[in-house]
Amino acid sequence: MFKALIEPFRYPKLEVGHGEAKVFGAMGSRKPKAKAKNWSGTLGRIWHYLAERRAKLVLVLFMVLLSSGLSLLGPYLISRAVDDYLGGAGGRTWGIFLLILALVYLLNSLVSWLQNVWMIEVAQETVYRMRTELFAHLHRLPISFFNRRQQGEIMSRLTNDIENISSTLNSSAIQIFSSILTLVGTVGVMLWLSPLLTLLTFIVVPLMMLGMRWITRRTGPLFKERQRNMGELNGFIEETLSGQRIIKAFSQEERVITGFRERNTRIMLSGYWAQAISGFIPKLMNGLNNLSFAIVAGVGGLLAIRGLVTVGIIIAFAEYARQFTRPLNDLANQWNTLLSAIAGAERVFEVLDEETEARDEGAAVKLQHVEGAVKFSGVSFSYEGGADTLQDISFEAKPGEMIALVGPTGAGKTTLIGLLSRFYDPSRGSITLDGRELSTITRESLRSQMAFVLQDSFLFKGTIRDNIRYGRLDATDEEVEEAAKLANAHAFIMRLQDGYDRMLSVDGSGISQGQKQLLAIARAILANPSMLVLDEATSSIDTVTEIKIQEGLQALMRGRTSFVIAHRLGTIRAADRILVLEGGRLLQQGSHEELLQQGGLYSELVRGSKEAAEA
Ligand SMILES: Nc1ncnc2c1ncn2[C@@H]1O[C@H](COP(=O)(O)OP(=O)(O)OP(=O)(O)O)[C@@H](O)[C@H]1O
Repeated sequence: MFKALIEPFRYPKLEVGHGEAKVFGAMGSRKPKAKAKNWSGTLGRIWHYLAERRAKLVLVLFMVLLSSGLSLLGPYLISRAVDDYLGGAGGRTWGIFLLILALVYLLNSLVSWLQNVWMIEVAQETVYRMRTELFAHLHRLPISFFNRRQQGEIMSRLTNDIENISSTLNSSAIQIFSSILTLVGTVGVMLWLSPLLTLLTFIVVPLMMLGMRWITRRTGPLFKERQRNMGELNGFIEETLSGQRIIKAFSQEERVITGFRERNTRIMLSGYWAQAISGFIPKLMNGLNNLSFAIVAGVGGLLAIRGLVTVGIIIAFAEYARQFTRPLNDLANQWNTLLSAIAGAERVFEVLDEETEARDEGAAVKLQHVEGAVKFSGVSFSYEGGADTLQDISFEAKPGEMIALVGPTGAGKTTLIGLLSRFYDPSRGSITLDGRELSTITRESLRSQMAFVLQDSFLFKGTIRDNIRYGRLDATDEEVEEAAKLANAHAFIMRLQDGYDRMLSVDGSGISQGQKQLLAIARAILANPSMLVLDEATSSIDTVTEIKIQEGLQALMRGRTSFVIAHRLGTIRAADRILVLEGGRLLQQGSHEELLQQGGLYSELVRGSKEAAEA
C-alpha cells in the first residue's frame, strides 16, 4: 500500500516547470540515479578516518561498555531488593540494594556524559579532517571536473553532506554501538534469569525484524534521494544568484521561482516520506514492546503462582524486556540517520576519488627564469575524448613577442590558451617553453610565470590593495601603488573613498567593468610574469577608459611574451604574429600586413569589422 502511496510523490508531477528546462537547461537537468554503492566500503573508509583518533575512541568504547554494564545492573538490583523484602529479610538489605541502585544510576549518567563529550571530540576532529581534505582535493582537481558540475552542487558536498556525517558520528555511531552491547548483554542476563521467559519475550522479535526491514528498505532510497535533491537545489540557488543580472534582464524571475519551487518540492516530499515512514518505527516497536510486556506479565504471573519463578524475577524481566526492545528501537531510528550519513559520505568520497590534475612527472623541473620562447608543433586536442577541438596547430613565439589569436567564436582560441597554461594537455603533438616540453615543467612554476588579464577579471572580497597584491603577496604598499600607476589605475583609485583601502564586495561589485580591468592589469604588473594572456574585453567601455586600458596593457606587455585573444581587430595591428583560427585549425599566420596581402579569412574579418565600424 505504501508503495502505491510513495510512487506518485517520488517524481512529483507538477503543473509547472516544463518551460524553465528549456531556458535553463543546465539547471533543470536531473542527474542519473547513482549506482548502488558498496556500503561496507563506505563505512570502512569512514572508519579509516576515525581510526586516526584510536586512543580516544578506545576510551569512548570503554565508557560505552561501562554504561551498558551499569544499565544491566539496575533491574537486577531491583529484583534482589524486592525478593529480599518479600522473602522476609525485610528492612535490612533492601535499603542497601536501593542505595546501590541510586549510585549505579548516577554513575551511569556521568559515564554517558563523558562518553558523549569524547565522542563529539572524535567526531568533530574527524569531519574537520574530511572537510579540509575535500577542500584541498577540490583545489587540485583539473578544470575539466568543474566544467562538468555546478558550483552549488559541489558546495553542498562540503556543507550538507559533511554535516550529515558529523551529526551521525556525534550521536548515532555511539548509540548504535551501545545499543548492540545493551542488546547482547540484556539477552544474556535474561537467559540466565529464566530461559522460558526469555523465549516468550522473543516471540515479538521476528515481527520487529520484519517491520524494520520493510520500513528501512523504503526509507534508505528516500534519504539518498533527499541528499541528491539537496545538492541539486544548492546548484540551482548558486546558479540563479550568480546569474541574477541575466535573469532580470530577460524577466525570468517567475520561471526561476517556479524552478526553485519544483526542486524544493522534491526535497520536501523525499524528506517528508523518509521521516514519515521512519517515524512509524518507534510506534511499531512500542506496540510490540507492550505485547511482549503483557506476555511476560501474564505467563510470568502463572509461573509465579506455581512457584516456578519469584516475583522479583518477573519485575526484573519486565524491565529487561523493555530494555531489550529499547536498543532495537534505537537501532532502527539510528539506522535511518546512518543511511543518510552513508549517502553523504558516498558523495564526499566520490569527489575525493576524482583524479587530481595529473601529477607532475617525476623528473619535472621548477622553472626559475623564463625567456618566453613558445613552440607548438602539430598540436591536436579534444575535450574528454570528443572530436578534435584543435587540429594540428604549429607556430612559434619568440621571447617578448606579441601573438594575437583571432577567429570566429568557437574557433578554439581559449582552448589553445588552456593548453599553454596546462589546464589541459594535448592529445597529440608537443608544446615547448624555452625548448623544454611543457610536461617536464612543474605546473605550479609554469603558471607562476604567467599572468592572466581576462574579460571578466575576478576580484575577491577585500580591499583594492589586497586585490592588487594577489599578484605577489610579499609586495610592499609602494610596489602595489607603483603597479597601479603603471596600469593607469592609480588616478581612479585615489578618487574613491578610502582609496587603496576601499573594500570591494563580492567579485568587485561597486566598481565598473573598466576599473576592474585596470586593477587586473595592476595585479599582473605586480606579478611580473614572463608570459601574459590577455582576453580583450568585448564589452564596450568608454573611449577614455579604453585608452587607459590600452596604455596599461602596453606597459604590461613590454618585454613579455604575450598572447592576446583579440575581439576587435584594430588593437592587434602591432602584433608580431597573428594566428587566424577557424574550426580548430590554424588557417593563417603572419603580421597584419602579410595577412592582408595573403587575402583569405583575415582580410575578410578586417573588411567585416571596418564595415561594422562604418555602419
Ligand atoms: N569544456 C568544454 N568541453 C567541451 N567542449 C568545449 C569546452 N570548452 C569549449 N568547448 C568547445 O570547443 C570549441 C572551442 O571553444 P573555445 O572556447 O576555445 O573557442 P573560442 O575561439 O575561444 O571562442 P570565443 O571567441 O567565443 O571565446 C567550441 O566548439 C566549444 O564548444
